[in-house]
Amino acid sequence: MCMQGVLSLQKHFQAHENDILMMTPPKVGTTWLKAILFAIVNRKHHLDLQKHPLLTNNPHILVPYLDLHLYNKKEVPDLTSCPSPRLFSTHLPYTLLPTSVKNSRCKIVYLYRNPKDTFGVSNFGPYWDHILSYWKESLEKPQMILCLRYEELKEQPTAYLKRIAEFLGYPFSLEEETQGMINNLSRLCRFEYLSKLEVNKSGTTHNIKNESLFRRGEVEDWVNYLTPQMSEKLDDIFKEKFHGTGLTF
Ligand SMILES: Nc1ncnc2c1ncn2[C@@H]1O[C@H](COP(=O)(O)OS(=O)(=O)O)[C@@H](OP(=O)(O)O)[C@H]1O
Repeated sequence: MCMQGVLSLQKHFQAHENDILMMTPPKVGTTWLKAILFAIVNRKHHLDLQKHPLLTNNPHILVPYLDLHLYNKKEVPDLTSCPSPRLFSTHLPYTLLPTSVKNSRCKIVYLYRNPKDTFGVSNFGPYWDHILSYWKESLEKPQMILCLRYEELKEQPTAYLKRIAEFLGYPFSLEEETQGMINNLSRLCRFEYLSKLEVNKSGTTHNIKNESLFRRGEVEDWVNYLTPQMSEKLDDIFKEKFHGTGLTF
């Protein structure tokens, strides 16, 4: 984690009441959630899905990271001209968020995933502390923080799109529902669709190859990488860390 960027963010970022923030540990489906939130919030501006910005822009361009990429520079970014509602993303744990976010009424969507499918070195602290920091806050402030699990989203994308839209204060109307809008947006954001677009197969975003953001997008792909012993050891650690919290994977 770049502490300079984090400190600068904490000092300068002023949350707006209608900001929408999405928080994720790395590799849990950030790219997917960015696509979903952008599609939900901006749907009235992009009714023609053949011309949707997701067809020509990687989701990380449409929903910028707050911390590293904006605040790492010497100058503090000017966010005043960002269209409203502002959509931002960060990998920071709750404890490191700017006070202006914690004190505001802006909505936070948090996504997590079976740790065995994200197994790797993270710059954002231990995985369990990250999840627990948001999980605990979401229990206290359910109207402000919505915690979602990648596996649930994958199983019922349309139902979750509807739920996310309601949580954000952008519910789908009956008319939109009957016209198949939720299904259409859900399909637009699917791994199978986004990963085949030229914009996501080539090029880089923030020095990361776009194609690496779309690896396999499957639940329990860890079985192809971890031995049963490794898996059991991790299960034991997670049982201990999440004991009594109600969190399961
Ligand atoms: N649309 C969509 N639907 C479902 N899953 C998706 C989607 N887009 C990306 N992915 C999968 O998300 C994993 C990458 O995680 P992140 O996007 O959080 O990576 S990053 O932190 O932004 O680098 C990575 O998971 P794995 O393939 O299991 O490694 C991606 O394949």
